Amino acid sequence: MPRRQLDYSVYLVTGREFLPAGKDYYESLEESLQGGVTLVQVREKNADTGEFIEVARRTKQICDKYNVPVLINDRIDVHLAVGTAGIHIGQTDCPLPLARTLIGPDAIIGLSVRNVDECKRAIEQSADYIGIGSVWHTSSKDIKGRRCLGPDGTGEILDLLDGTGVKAVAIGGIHLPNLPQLLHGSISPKTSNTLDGVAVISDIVASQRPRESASQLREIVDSFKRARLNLKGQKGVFSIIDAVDQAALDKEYLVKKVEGLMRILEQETPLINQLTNKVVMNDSANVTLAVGASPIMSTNPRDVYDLSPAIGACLINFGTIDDKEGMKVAGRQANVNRKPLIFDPVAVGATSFRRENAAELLAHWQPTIIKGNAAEIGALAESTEVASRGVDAAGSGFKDPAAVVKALARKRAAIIVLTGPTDYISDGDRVYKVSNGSHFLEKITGSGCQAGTLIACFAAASRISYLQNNEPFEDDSQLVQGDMLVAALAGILVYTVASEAAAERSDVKGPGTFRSALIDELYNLTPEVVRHRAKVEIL
Ligand SMILES: Cc1ncc(COP(=O)(O)OP(=O)(O)O)c(N)n1
Ligand SMILES: Cc1ncsc1CCOP(=O)(O)O
Repeated sequence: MPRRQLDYSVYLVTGREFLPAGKDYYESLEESLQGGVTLVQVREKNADTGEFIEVARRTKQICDKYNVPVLINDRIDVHLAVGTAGIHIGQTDCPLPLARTLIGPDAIIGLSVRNVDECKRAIEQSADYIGIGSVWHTSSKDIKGRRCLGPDGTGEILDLLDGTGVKAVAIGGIHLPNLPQLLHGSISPKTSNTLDGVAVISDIVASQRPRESASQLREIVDSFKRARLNLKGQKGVFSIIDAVDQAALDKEYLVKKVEGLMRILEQETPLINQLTNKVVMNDSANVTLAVGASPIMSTNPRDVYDLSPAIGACLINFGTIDDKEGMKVAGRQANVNRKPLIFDPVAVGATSFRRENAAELLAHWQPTIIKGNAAEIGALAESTEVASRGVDAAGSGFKDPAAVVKALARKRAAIIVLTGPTDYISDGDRVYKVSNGSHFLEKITGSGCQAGTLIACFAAASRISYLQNNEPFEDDSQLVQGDMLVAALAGILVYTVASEAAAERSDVKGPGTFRSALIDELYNLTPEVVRHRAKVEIL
């Protein structure tokens, strides 16, 4: 007989030592069950056996009222004494095969997994589920200096589980603000496998209002699962595929969408916060204004936190990496407020300092769109095909750029934009190739940075467009609402088409005059000119 199926959505791991002063454990437990906890693990690190059995017995009594199963942390004897649904064991606890013979075929066994090798062993040993962690730093457990997995490390492990029947929860440092980032950012790169739930201690146990804490977590997990279910059978997962899916494969349709976004920018003037480098700041602000959006260049952590609800999109360009704390807060808040987050990892492959900073930021928040030249995209994709030289890409690019952007989009669960003489944009399913542009773009500083800025402007417009036509978060499949693939295309197309128009002007004599003419052409650009000039191919 197959073992009982559990609902892992919001998995409470108990810890009486984390309760707020004066809060009773059983009262807190009952409130969290009322809030929507779906599974409970009794974890007693300091109790004697008799006390552990008593806590587990009373915990089970309360959970039974809500039809919520109970598992026991580490202790097979306590599980057997109380008759719970099963156990959770760690890598240094009783070996899983022995635990199985001791507790019989019907009980659930969960195993902690910290890396790919441990996951492979868990599958071989037929664990019912694995607890993947620690995702982030936590003060609830000493993780002995081990590297936190982050959402992408979690996703790599999830890839191995596809088709095995082994369920997975993530654990460690999970709280309401980082939950959307975790769920979306851990979608596995190869198989699009997802977490079955999240296990938390402090977010619920240390809360004064565990009912609310549990219900907020549950709401986010449920809506994520609902949306993933709706998406099953559809192809692309990172952009909106609506009734006109086939039309999205048509250049006419795409150009019409871009035109619509241009109008929205003019009408709505979204505020675009740009944490960008000192070299390009002024030009970036000017191109933002030229297309109808409004720039703000705030970097202070407190300021970006307060601004986040009001902005249309956030750009993080780490050309000079001066404001890492601000970048962390701005990106995290963009995720919390579900605003488009555009990441421009300038020269990421050039030094270990940059690689480490990019990894740190990417573990902290989930970008919506990542834009880079061949060297930058190559570094993120861990490809050796294109070398990096300062901020420029050395060499002509990849043999198969479409395959590179597609694979990286899947790995990062983000839209990828590869810039160069020809631009490639992918959501992991479709790839758009844009062949517009001017040789002058290589002769002015920060052209790539300005392209990133315009992508951020159009991402804001795309979100506005979505919200004008839909209920907020009607489709919860994405961290950010709106078609971000089209937004990225719009940013690239508008910038490169304007550059062509600027280069053709008789008053443009070189890079200096081109730079001013480019801003004028962006300002005067009409949807008709974009339509006329657009060289977009759908690969
Ligand atoms: C769901 C879940 N995942 C991981 C753990 C950690 O278990 P372990 O590695 O055995 O560490 P301790 O909890 O015993 O400190 C867990 N408890 N639950
Ligand atoms: C038990 C455990 N195992 C890995 S991290 C962790 C603690 C999780 O606690 P919190 O949810 O408070 O970070």
